[in-house]
Amino acid sequence: MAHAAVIALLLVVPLFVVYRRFVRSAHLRPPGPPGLPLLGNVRDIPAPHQFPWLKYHAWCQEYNTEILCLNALGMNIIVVDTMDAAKELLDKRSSIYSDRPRMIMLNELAGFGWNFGSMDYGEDWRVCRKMTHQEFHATSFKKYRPVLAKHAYDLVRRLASDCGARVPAHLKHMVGANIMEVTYGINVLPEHDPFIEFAEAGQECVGRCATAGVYLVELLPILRYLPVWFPGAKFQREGKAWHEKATRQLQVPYEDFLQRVNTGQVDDCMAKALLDTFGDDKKTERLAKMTTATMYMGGSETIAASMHSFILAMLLYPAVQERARSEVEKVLGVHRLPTFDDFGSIPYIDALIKETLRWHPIVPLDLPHKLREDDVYNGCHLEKGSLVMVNQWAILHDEKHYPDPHTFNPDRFLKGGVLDPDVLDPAEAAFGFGRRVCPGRYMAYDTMWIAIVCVLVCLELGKAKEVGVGEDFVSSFVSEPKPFLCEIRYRSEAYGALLHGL
Ligand code: HEM
Repeated sequence: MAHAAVIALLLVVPLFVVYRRFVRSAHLRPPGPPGLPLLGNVRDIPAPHQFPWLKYHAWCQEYNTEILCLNALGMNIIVVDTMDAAKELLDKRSSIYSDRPRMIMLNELAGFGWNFGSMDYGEDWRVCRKMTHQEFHATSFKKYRPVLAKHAYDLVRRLASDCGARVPAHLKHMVGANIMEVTYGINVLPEHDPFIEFAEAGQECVGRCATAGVYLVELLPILRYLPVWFPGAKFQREGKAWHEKATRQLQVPYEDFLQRVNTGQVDDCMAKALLDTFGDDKKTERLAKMTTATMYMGGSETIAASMHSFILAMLLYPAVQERARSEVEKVLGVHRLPTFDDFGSIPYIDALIKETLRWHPIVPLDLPHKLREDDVYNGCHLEKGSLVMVNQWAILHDEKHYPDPHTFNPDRFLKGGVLDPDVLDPAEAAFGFGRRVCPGRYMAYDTMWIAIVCVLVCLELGKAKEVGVGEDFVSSFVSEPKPFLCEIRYRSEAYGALLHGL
C-alpha cells in the first residue's frame, strides 16, 4: 500500500508541475513545432544519433525564425540558429546566459561534478576559469609550445610507422601526451599509458552522460531518488559504476604531480604554476585539482576530432593538400621541419585551420547554457530556466557568411594572399559563446597549427586504393569522422631521417 502511494506520488506530482509550466509558458514563446499537452515536443525532438542540428536548422527555416523553442516535459529548450542572435544573447547578455543546466547524471550520479565545464556560474567556476586563464590565454600558453612541437613530430613518426592504419589512435595519443605534459608535467608512455587510460575511461562516461536525451532523469529529476534496485533504475547502477572512474581521473595524475613536487622532480606545468600563484591551502588545492582534471575532459576528444577531420578533408580534396604544402614550402624551403618561429607566416595554413573548424564543426551544437532570468528577444519571451543551445553547425553553414558552405575551400578566407578580415572567423562560433567560451581555444589552435604543418611537410596523405572514402561523420556531442582507410607515407626519406635524428 505504502509502495503504491509512493509510486503514485512519483508519477502525479511531476506531471502536475509539468502541466502547469506548459500551460503558463505556451504564450509569446519563440516559434517552434506545436507540442502535445504535458509531453510537449518530446516525440519530435531528434535523438542524439539523428544529427539533431540539421533538424533544428530545418525547423528554423520552416518557421522563419532565428531562435526556435521546443518543450520537453515542461522544460523550454531555445535553439539559436544565427550568429547575430547568439552574439546578442550569449555574448552581450552573458550575465544571465552563463549558467549550465543541472546535469544530474554527469555531476551528481556519475561523480563528475568536479568538471568546471558543467558547473553552475558560481564562485567555484569563477576560480577555475581564473586558474585556466592564467595558463591558457594566448600569451601565457606560448611557453608550452615546445611541448606541442615535440608531440607533433612524434605524431608524424607514428602516422608513418604504420602507413596510416591507426590514425585516430595516434591523434588521441598526441593530444593526450600534450595535455598530460602541459597540465601535470607527466611524460606519458608511447603505448598503454596509465594516465591516459584512466582519463579515457572517464571520457567514455562523460560522452554518454552529456548527450541530451539519453537519460530521462534529466527531464524528471525526481527519478534521481529511485533506489538502485528499483526496476528501470539502470541509470543509478551506471552512475555508481562510473563514480570510481570519475574519482580516479580527478585524483591519480594530481597525486603523481604532488609526489614529484615533494621530491623536487617537477617540470614547468600548469599544476606547478597554480601552486606557485594560488598557494596550497585545502580550498585552493581542491580547485586546482578540479581545474587541471577538466583540461583533459575539454581538450582531448575535441582536438583529436578536429585533426581527424583535417586528414579526411586532405583525402577528399587532394588539390587543397597540394596547395597547402606548396604554400608551406614557400616559407620553409625543403627538408626543414616546421617550428613555432614559422607561426603566422603562412596565411594559407590559417585559412585551412579556419575551414577545418567550419566545414564539419566537431561540436555542432554548443554545450547548453541555462537562462538565469526571464528575457525578451525580438518580441519573444524567453523564460527563466530555459535551456539555451546555439546551433554552431547552422552558423558555420550560413550562406550569408560562407557561400557554397558544404565545400572545403580555405580560399574563402583569403583576399590578395592574406586573411580577409571581412569573412566571419569560424573560431567565433566553433568555440562557443559569452563567459563560457572555450578556455582551451588557443591551445587548440596552436596544437592544430604545428601538427598540420608538420603532417603536410613530411607526409603524403592518400586514399587507400581499394576503398572509397566519404564525408561520413558521427552524430554525437563531439561529431568526428567515421573511421576511414587511408595510406600515409613519408614524402621523402629525408624527413624520416630528420625526425628520427631528433
Ligand atoms: C578544436 C578544439 C576545441 C573545440 C572545437 C572546443 C569547443 C568548445 C565549446 C563549443 C565549448 C562550449 C562553450 C560554451 O558553452 O558556449 C567548450 C567549452 C570548454 N572547453 Fe573547449 N574546445 C576545444 C578544445 C579545448 C581544449 C584544448 C581545452 C583544454 C585543454 C578545452 C577546454 C574546455 C573547457 C574547460 C570548456 C568549458 C568552459 C566552461 O564551461 O566554462 N577545449 N569548448
